[in-house]
Amino acid sequence: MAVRFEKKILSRAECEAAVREGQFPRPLVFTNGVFDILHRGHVSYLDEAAQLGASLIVAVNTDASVKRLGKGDDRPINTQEDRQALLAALECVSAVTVFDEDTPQALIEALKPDLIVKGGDYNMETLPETAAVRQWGGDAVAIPFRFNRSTTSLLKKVRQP
Ligand SMILES: Nc1ncnc2c1ncn2[C@@H]1O[C@H](COP(=O)(O)OP(=O)(O)OP(=O)(O)O)[C@@H](O)[C@H]1O
Ligand SMILES: O=P(O)(O)O[C@@H]1O[C@H]([C@H](O)CO)[C@@H](O)[C@H](O)[C@@H]1O
Repeated sequence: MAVRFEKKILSRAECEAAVREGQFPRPLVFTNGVFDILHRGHVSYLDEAAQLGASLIVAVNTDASVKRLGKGDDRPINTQEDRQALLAALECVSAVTVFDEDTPQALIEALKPDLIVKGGDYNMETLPETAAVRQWGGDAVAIPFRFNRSTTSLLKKVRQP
């Protein structure tokens, strides 16, 4: 018996090929992040993001990429494989993949999503990927927080003596 959501986890090459072959109904929504310890803020914004289109692809930073982000020497807590699995298990997520760069720009240019989404902690106008997606007529949206959660605050709570 297979774990059904595992088939949603695609390598970058598999994901790019699947999009090229039209396997994901459009409008295609794309989001990205570290998603180190999944929380209610993450899953809420992901479900809202999915409702903005017909498919939702989530790209997570590789462990090496996270290390360069400066979120903390001990980060990520969860490996890229585990972070991908938690996201793939979400009903609203169509596919999960990874990117190793500092930003998802190259992956976004390869997938050409119709909409890129972040949570409300971002101002999309400041992101280079916003200009990129608009070049092919797409758009960029930040979804306001419904729940004030963060991986960092959860880790702080767990580590309290
Ligand atoms: N409370 C929240 N509500 C909605 N979206 C969120 C929330 N926190 C983060 N996001 C979004 O989730 C995605 C992943 O962000 P990230 O993994 O940095 O979460 P985080 O909890 O802020 O983690 P960290 O504390 O390590 O920075 C991003 O698109 C971010 O905008
Ligand atoms: O989980 P985070 O910190 O929201 O993820 C980062 O998002 C950045 C954002 O998309 C602006 O480009 C991205 O550059 C970075 O690689 C992380 O995914």
